[in-house]
Amino acid sequence: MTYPLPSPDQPLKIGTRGSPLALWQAHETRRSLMAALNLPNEAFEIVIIKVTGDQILDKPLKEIGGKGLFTREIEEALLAGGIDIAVHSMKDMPTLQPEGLVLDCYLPREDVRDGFVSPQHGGLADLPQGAVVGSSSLRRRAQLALKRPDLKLVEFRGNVQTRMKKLDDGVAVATFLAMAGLNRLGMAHVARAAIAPEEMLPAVAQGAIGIERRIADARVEWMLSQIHDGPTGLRLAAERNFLLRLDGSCETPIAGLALLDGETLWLRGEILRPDGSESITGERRGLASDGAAMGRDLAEELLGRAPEGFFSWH
Ligand SMILES: NCc1[nH]cc(CCC(=O)O)c1CC(=O)O
Repeated sequence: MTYPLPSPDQPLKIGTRGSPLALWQAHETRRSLMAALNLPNEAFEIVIIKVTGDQILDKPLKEIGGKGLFTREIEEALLAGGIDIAVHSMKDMPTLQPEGLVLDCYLPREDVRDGFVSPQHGGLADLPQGAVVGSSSLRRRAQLALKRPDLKLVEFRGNVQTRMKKLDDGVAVATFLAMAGLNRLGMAHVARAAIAPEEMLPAVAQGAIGIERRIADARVEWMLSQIHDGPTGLRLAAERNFLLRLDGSCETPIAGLALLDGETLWLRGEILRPDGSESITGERRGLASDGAAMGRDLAEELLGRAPEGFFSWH
């Protein structure tokens, strides 16, 4: 079966948010498809879609509420045919997609670690007692509170530039940003240190870009199969099934990371009380092809070990 390829007359429409990082990811997807299918730039069109999460910047995400604040409008455009594929940061993606859509194509994963960003301090251990740290990620806030109960946490939202401005203005002395985003934007220098997963386990799917499509679109399915990164797929299957079984999202204090060593997959997971007063961790090792079952199994173990009331987000 051969499919008609996109062309300057009939370009493939790539839907994305308008943030600098989202645009970089959409362009990277275009570059991958151009190389894999030997097509010119003009065979693709990048379509920017406004999403709720980008329009409300003065509230913590958990107050705006609802899942898919960064994805709903994009998925609606995909279902309606206004775009042909949608590019996402997998870390922000709900574990389940709407009826009719599939999200199983991933580009090679970037650095999974969190970066420590501070004008004055070299690392977490250098922060003085009671220092003010900015983060709006429930996971990072809980992990920090567990490690350093003395720190004062303040909400910090917005893109890299607005967060750096807040540090300059003295709203906080340090913050955390995914190394993946900083690397992609050529801003790795703002991170004073990359934090080892042993010290701060990253969010599920951190550093991975996913490309969503309509389930019935066999042509796009074939095109995406030409750029899919298998190892990233195996790792995300384990991590996202862990998150799914915990009924978690990017707005729950859950961390998870799978690493591959040949055929062996090593999955680590962590669930925390939102206030950081307690953390439960566990791990699994097994065949890479069993990642989804390992993710579910690890989630069940941690659920079984969690005391009553641990999951206050439920
Ligand atoms: N929730 C926001 C978000 N979604 C993806 C990234 C970074 C890039 C990635 O992890 O792929 C970020 C910013 C951050 O956490 O610093």
